[in-house]
Amino acid sequence: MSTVEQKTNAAAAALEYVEDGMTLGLGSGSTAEIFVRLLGARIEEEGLKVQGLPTSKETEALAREVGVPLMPVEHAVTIDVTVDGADEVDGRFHLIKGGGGCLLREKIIAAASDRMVVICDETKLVETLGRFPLPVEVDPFAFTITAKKVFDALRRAGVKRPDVNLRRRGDGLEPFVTDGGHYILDCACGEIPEPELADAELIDLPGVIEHGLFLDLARVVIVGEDEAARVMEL
Ligand SMILES: O=C(CO)[C@H](O)[C@H](O)COP(=O)(O)O
Repeated sequence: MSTVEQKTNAAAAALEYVEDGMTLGLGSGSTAEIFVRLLGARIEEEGLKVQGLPTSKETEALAREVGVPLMPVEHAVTIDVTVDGADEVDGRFHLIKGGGGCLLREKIIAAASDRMVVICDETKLVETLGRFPLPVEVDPFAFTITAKKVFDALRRAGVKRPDVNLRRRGDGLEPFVTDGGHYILDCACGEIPEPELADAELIDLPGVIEHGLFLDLARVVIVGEDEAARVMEL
C-alpha cells in the first residue's frame, strides 16, 4: 500500500475534528493538500460552514479551487483547529516541519490554534528527531554569516556534525525563496539529541527568522495506515 493511501486515511480522519463555524488553519504539503480537497468536498456535500487560513500561497490557491472559504489573514486572531502535515514526528509529538518551505507561516498559524492536528503517513514517525534535515528560515542578507552561527548553535545543542546548506530551487541555480521572501538553510543533523536546547540556541540568532522544530504545538497526531488511521492525542 502506498503512502498516498496512508496520507488519505490520515486526512479523512482529521475531518472528525472539524465542526460547523470553525476557523481552520490549513497546512501545506501533500498530506495537507489531501485534507483541503476532502474539506472542500465536505463543504460542497454537507454545506459545512468554516473559514480557512492557509499557510502558503499554494494552499491558498488550492482552497480557492476546491471551494473552501478563506478568512482574510489580517482579520485572524484565534484559530480553532489547524490541520497540517510534518516531516518527522517523535513520541512526544515534537515535529520537524518545513520540507515544503512554509515553516514560518505554519508555525504562526499552529501557535495561534487551540488545537494542532498533525496528519502523516507511517514513514514520518521517528524515535529521535533529525534524520530529516532541519529547515531554518533566514534573512537573505549576509546569510553565510547566519549559516555559520546556525552551525555553531547546533554544535552547542549537541549535534555532532551539522551540515548546513542553502536550499536551492529545482533548477539548482537560484536560492529557494519562501512566501515571506526569506532563504532556507537545510541543516542535516543525523540526530537532534535535545530539541529544546536546539530551539533555544537557534531562535535568538540574528538573521534567523524561524526554524522547523515545532515543540509542544501538536495535540493530536493521526498516522495513516494501510486500511485506517491511528489517532493519538496528548
Ligand atoms: O512542513 C511542511 C511544509 O513546509 C509539510 O507539512 C511537510 O513537509 C510534510 O509534507 P508532506 O505532507 O508532503 O509529506
